[in-house]
Amino acid sequence: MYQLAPNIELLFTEAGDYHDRVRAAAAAGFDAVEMWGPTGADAPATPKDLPALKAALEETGTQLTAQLAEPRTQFMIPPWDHSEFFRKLDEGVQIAHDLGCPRMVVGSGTGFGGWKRQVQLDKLVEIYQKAIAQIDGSGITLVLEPVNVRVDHPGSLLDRTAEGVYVARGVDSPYFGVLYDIYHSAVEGEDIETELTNAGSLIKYVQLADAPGRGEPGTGDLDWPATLAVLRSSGYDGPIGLEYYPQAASDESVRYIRDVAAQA
Ligand SMILES: O=C(O)C(=O)CO
Repeated sequence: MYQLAPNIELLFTEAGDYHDRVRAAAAAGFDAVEMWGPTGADAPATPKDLPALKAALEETGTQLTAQLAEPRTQFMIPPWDHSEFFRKLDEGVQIAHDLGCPRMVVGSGTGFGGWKRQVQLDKLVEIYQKAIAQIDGSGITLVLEPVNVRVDHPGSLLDRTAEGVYVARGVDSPYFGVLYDIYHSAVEGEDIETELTNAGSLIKYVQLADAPGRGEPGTGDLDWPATLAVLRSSGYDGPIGLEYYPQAASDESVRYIRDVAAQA
């Protein structure tokens, strides 16, 4: 049985503010949620009401499993000047601590100015070794997310799971791993079993959506019982973020994947 964490940017939006989405997720029987950064999908320029969010998490006993190291622009490391990224990293860690969140999601950005791919991957290793040193002692794990470039993130550097694994091996820290997003991987045409076997214990968080379309499981082509069985046999037993754009009402959209996850 996997712990599922609805993404409150995309699910339970019917409830209103982020803190009410936490309450709605808890009322629907979830004990975990995930979110993007201190700003969110609703109003990218406006900070979330973090005290209200914290109160809702505590009142309902809900675990925040992951947050993006935002603002969202910082999920994308700029090509040249990385100082803003490192500054935001400290802010993100502070927020994660306040909200009791153990993981922060980080990305590659669009790469580093036309160098050979291998050089750019090694640059990512260097940046994240520095990031891990900077947040040493915080207890927060950074999870690096390869994202698909075919549909959602054209121009991003890191689109292959195996390259995320390469970077994680290079960073070589128990507080650094890969976020394996089943949707992004499927859109990239990857074979889940091959990727998970290669990644082993470096997968430190998982998200899902069906493909194509990025809706809830059951709206696309993926075989969910088989997919979660492969995930289970890879050894991953952590939470799974439900990061999809629901096509049905939120509480209906979760039904099928909950059934599958309960048996996985
Ligand atoms: O922005 C995206 O597509 C993500 O998957 C973030 O987690």
